[in-house]
Amino acid sequence: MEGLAVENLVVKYGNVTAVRGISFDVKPGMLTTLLGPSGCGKTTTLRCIAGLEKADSGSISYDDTVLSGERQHVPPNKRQFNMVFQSYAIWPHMSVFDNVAYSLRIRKENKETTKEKVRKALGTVGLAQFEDRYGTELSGGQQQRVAVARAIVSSPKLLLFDEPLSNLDASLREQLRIEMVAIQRELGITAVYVTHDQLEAMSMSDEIILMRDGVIEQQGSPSDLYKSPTSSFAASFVGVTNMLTARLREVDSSGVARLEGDDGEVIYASGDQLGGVAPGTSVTVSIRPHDIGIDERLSGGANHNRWRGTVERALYVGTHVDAWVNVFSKSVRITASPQADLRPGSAIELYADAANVVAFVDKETSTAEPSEVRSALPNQA
Ligand SMILES: Nc1ncnc2c1ncn2[C@@H]1O[C@H](COP(=O)(O)OP(=O)(O)OP(=O)(O)O)[C@@H](O)[C@H]1O
Repeated sequence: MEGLAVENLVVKYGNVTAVRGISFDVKPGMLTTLLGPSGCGKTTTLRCIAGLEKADSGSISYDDTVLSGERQHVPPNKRQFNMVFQSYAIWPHMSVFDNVAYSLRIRKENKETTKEKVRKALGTVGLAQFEDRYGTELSGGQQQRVAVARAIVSSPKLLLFDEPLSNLDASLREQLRIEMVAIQRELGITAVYVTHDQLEAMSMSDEIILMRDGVIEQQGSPSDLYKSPTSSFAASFVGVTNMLTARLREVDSSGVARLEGDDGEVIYASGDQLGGVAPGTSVTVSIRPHDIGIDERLSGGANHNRWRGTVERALYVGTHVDAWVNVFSKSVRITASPQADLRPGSAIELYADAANVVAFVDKETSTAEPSEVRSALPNQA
């Protein structure tokens, strides 16, 4: 297989098992993100790929060559992988040029080729004018660009990013997010990116591997994870959602599931994840706030769900209004247009197509409190 293959990777630190037998592939030219909360094993996995950490079992291969295996451990400097760290890790006493040229000089690349490659890498990250500056004379964003130039200058097989934007302020983070993806796409470099920031993962990745407690919770494209979460953890980690509990009544021949909520209300949902699930089974329902319409004419589609409710509160945030509506004794979050008239206490009708209402049998359903709407409550927003 071309690209990176991680198989049954297990990593233990004393009696802590940080990674519990995960497997995944990274196809050539793709940017794959390991996403998850603190302590879920992302960095440990990345460090194993880099060769900085030894696995207890499992294997890591690139283009069918085993790099880490039962009797094999190719050292980091022999893997042709480069890493960009959160801390930039550039040498302050060296010029930008020397920082980027370092690995080429170690490899005894000739002077002219070194100059050409360093200048090209600095041009790619937008620092062509900065080659004589020292590390201490650069902003955080510029230092991270140097780190990226240093990582790409030797044309590695794989680029590894360990939370590279975490130390930057929000606007710089957004700018560098765009730049890094553009560089990765332009060079066609295969990349593995670690972050706990779902927005970063969603906007940058071809593929997201969502991790939790050392295992893979769900894997797929950003839109797969957003539109079709398979657990309440995935639904709430990637984006804002309304989650409620219900029971399956039936899935009709067109694939629409009829559910009964905790207050006896009927909810129509997509039956995509309910094949083979017995009627009466407890399911979790996830509905994104922007998939709930308040104007029947504008909401289009089938509008299987029509619920009457009362506006509890509305927060104007410029681009839209975040509002909470009491429906069947639950507080449901919606996203409405800034023009919407959503005075607290006013009656309102909500519409949602079954196709946008995701239902799944959740690992955590048994621990969920009845009539609970999680994740979208204002104090958690
Ligand atoms: N050197 C170590 N010694 C002991 N335990 C460790 C070590 N490194 C990591 N761990 C533990 O392994 C688990 C996974 O850690 P890891 O750093 O891979 O998680 P992470 O998802 O990258 O978290 P973060 O986003 O906070 O960096 C955690 O429980 C952590 O405490």
